[in-house]
Amino acid sequence: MKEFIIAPSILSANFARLGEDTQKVLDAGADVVHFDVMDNHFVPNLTMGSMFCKALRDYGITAPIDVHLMVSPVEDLITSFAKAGATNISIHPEATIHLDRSLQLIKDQGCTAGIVLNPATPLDHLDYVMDKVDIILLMGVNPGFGGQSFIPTTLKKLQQVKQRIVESGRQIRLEIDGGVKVDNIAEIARAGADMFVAGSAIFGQPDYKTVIDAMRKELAGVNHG
Ligand SMILES: O=C(CO)[C@H](O)[C@H](O)COP(=O)(O)O
Repeated sequence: MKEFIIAPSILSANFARLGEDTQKVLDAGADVVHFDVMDNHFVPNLTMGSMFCKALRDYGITAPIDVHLMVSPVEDLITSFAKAGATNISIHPEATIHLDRSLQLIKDQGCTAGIVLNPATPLDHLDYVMDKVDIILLMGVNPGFGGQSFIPTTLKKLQQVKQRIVESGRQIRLEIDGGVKVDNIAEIARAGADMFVAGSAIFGQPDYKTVIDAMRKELAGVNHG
């Protein structure tokens, strides 16, 4: 398992040139494409459906696509995103009545499965699904928009989830999404995160490689336990 993964959120990419901009950020050194799906119901914003994911695959994007479903209900979209070329699909426990079944559906569709916890969502949701998840994604902001500030209490939550992952004995990625920047990525990594979603910090700069290199430089000083 690669030590640290950088996953730019294409929520902040140039939507008019999505294929080109996605390839550009991968060429700049990103590992994974983070793909935010919002329905203006579960969260107050509206973004991309599965046809955008398929369009990226058709364009020639071969990197893993990490789909974050901020939608309710989730099950129909799990199936359509799996068919459209998603690698991982992550869902919020509040968005499904049957969390275990929805996670199993993701696996049955041939994808890895993630659970996403909002800043105020308790860790109890992890209790009976640790054996079904490949990724635990903690939101560092309230979902819906890029460009928000990282909520500091997320650091303690990361430490608590990291402890649970260690105790589970499973290889589960601890992903963080929201407010990740060059100047806080090391602190977030020290709290336990090993997969970093960053939207505005990367796409807001003209040279993506400079930002990604700076993030990797910060991470190089962190001992990933
Ligand atoms: O899921 C998201 C918002 O719901 C975005 O991925 C997240 O906010 C990343 O954007 P930024 O790095 O600009 O904070």
